[in-house]
Amino acid sequence: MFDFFQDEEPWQEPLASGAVVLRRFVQGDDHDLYQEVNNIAAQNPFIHRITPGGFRMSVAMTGRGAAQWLSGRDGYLSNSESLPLSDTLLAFAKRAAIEAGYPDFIPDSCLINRYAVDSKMTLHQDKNERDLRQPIVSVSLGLPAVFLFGGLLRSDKTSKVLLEHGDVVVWGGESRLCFHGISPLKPGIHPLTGPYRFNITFRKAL
Ligand SMILES: O=C(O)CCC(=O)C(=O)O
Ligand SMILES: [Fe+2]
Repeated sequence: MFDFFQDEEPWQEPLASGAVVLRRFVQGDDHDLYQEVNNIAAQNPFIHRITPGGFRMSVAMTGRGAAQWLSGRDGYLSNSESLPLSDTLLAFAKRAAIEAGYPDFIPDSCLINRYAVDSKMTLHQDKNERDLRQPIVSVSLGLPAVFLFGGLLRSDKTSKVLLEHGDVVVWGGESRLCFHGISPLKPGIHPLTGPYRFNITFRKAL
């Protein structure tokens, strides 16, 4: 099969205290991860959530595991199934967390975002998880996107980080509640994912 990365070795870029970008951490396993996304979506199709303010989100979402249930409480996602994470996903997330300095991370869920052209995610904090000592492990597949990573206040200045296929961002510790978001996706076609960017966030939600 075509190897998108050729001989590019992974490397790390520190982002903030407790936060790091693991560049190209996904290597030949990108097809497997993408297959996992498709498996989850086959069971639990992508939907566009409606925000509390009544707006339809441009990003389409699905997921698996306990966070499914958490999101289900506010009526956005079905909680008809909450299958555990597959061994492939669990092993990947743990390996990324270890690489980033979080050896005790055991996620119980993943949320998957699908970005089409112009889809974006406004600045927000991930704070629905019960144990905020656990990091977020966030995987990018497909088209590139600009990730905004700020501070503990919405008004704090943000860094702009281009996330490309195979990059993983891990944030925890002092950065766990930092505001973050995604700028509108530029058009393109990726060899694996076509006109989309997929993002998988692994979380310990319960
Ligand atoms: O798409 C991304 O890289 C970030 C997604 C995100 O922040 C979230 O799902 O909470
Ligand atoms: Fe987030």
